[in-house]
Amino acid sequence: MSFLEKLNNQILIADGAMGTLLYSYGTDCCFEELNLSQPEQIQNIHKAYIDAGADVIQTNTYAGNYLKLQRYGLEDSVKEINSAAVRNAKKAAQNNAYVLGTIGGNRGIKPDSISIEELKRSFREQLYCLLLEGVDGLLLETFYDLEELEIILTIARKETKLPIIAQLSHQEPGILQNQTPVNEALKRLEGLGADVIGLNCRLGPHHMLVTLEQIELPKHAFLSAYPNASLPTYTDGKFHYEGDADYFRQSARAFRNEGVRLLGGCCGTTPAHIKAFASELKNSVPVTEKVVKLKPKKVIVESAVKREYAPLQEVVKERPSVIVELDPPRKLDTSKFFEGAKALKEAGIDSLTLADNSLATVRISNESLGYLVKTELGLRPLIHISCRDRNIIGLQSHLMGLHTLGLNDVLAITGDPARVGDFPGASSVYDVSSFELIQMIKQLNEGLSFSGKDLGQKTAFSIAAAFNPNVRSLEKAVKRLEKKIHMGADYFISQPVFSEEKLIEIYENTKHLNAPIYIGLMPLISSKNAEFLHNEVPGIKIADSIRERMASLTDNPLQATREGIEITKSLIDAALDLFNGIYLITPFLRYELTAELALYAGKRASEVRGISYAENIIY
Ligand SMILES: Cc1cc2nc3c(=O)[nH]c(=O)nc-3n(C[C@H](O)[C@H](O)[C@H](O)COP(=O)(O)OP(=O)(O)OC[C@H]3O[C@@H](n4cnc5c(N)ncnc54)[C@H](O)[C@@H]3O)c2cc1C
Ligand code: MET
Ligand SMILES: [Zn+2]
Repeated sequence: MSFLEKLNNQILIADGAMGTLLYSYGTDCCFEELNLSQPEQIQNIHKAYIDAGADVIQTNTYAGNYLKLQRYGLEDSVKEINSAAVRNAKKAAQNNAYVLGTIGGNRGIKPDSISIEELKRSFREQLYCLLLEGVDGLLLETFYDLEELEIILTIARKETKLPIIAQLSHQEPGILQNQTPVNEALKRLEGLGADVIGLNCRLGPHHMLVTLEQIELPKHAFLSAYPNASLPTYTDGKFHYEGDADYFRQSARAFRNEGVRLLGGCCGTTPAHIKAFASELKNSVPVTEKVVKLKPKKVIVESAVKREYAPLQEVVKERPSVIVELDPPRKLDTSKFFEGAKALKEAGIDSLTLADNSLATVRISNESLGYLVKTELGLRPLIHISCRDRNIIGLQSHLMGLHTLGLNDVLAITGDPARVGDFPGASSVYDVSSFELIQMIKQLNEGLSFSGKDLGQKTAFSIAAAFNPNVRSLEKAVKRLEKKIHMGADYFISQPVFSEEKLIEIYENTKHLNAPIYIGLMPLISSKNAEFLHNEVPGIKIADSIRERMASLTDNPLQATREGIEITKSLIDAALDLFNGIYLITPFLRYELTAELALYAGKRASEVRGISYAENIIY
């Protein structure tokens, strides 16, 4: 009887993990390569599952595509590995078990990191190898990204009439990473011609059953489930799973009641788990009716933390606005920093921006100082967030913390790499770049984590992004701005600009953008300072005429600083003709310079735009 005919009449028991079993034996190499070098070991594992009661086994080919094999330099061995895997499984099955050719998903939490073309190419290659060697069906498993599974299922359905089992993985009961309800996703797979649809990996029986309770019985397909043994634990440098087999035995009937007809195990399961399933359900009759539990409606409420200030993108669209960067100190004494913040508040700035260990140099956390600036001075802090020091978990937890503290104004940046800073051996995390960080914050504003988890409440972040106009191709830089807007950036803050020509060039190239720009301006304090910035700091270029003006005052430091102020004032004049936003960068905690410039900018704004200066002082 064919595999599907069997499933039509009875529940079939599938096998359990191959990878975690090999790992638990201490195998530390490419598991798929063992099909070639250790065929007996692989055959013995298959046999152990058949002896435990499995009617269906899968080839040891979960990661047998070139995208994954290239980690081991085995990208040219796809054919040998997959063919050997089928031979091993068939030899172990001896026609007593169906053999499914397994193909695993590639995309994880960052779906775009592998292009669709690559996915298709790698899938086709593995698919043809498995089909050529002769399998009883295909098992497409562990797909976190629905789009990926839909694409390859469509290809597989065109290429073969063999049974296809299409299985998704999910982190949250009932819902996929991209927020598609699992019920709807499975219907889409059924619509694309999958014969068996279901779930595997990531969750154990408890959470998988919570999802299955929400799944209708498919009309033209059968349901499958391959739960993990448990969540993994990490001890003595190794992962292991603790779920015991008796727990599986107890959950077997619940899987049957939810309409599952193909029941196996994923990570952490062993022949003992499969034996437990088989002892309860082998040859049993599947259910043909079930009552679906309606999913409780998701309630995401607006932010419970109210915004105290209008978002800066709205402020700067309405009127001239000055924000000032005052970096957190490198040492523990904060008195000068707070003196500066106070002076800048008195100068009427709209926000104090606090860098996140800029130039990868350790400073006091900008979150702590930002909170004190807000609560003790009543000044709006703008917190820079770089992707260098925190992984995806750290970034989200940091953002949730900022939300809790009511720090809603953030600048999302990739960040200077660790090697430029004072701990060059430290790792630069970069789990995400500024683009994905912007997307992550936007998603939090919808009440969802980066993986789609419901947070029960929306954050209210206003998202700034960085603009570096000091590059060879301004056109390319503007393309990045367009992409940042597409990801969710509300406005931009630029690197410092040191010439009027550059200001005009920026204006001409960005006037089509639907997001305001704060133009960066930084007073030079000496010729040395100008030369250092020009020659040594990435992204900063200073016009020759300005460097010459500063160089002519090398012997007169006070006059040089005044000259720096005058240069910046004329740049403020030029900038205000074209832009509403001015972003002043304080050099060396010399806040008296940026306070003077902020006052000047406010005065010029009132002269040029007829807006009274008092209106600019909003606190
Ligand atoms: C307003 C502002 C504030 C900043 N604050 C901080 C801070 O607090 N902490 C910190 O560590 N760094 C900070 N930086 C520095 C910033 O992280 C780096 O300068 C970064 O390379 C540019 O901004 P981003 O991080 O958003 O880069 P992205 O736009 O995300 O660029 C990422 C990568 O692409 C490269 N790239 C960017 N534009 C181009 C282009 N046109 N052509 C080719 N390659 C390009 C970059 O060099 C970088 O490697 C700040 C920069 C600005 C403008
Ligand atoms: N079926 C695969 C194995 O047992 C695992 C898929 S989920 C990582 O190795
Ligand atoms: Zn798994």
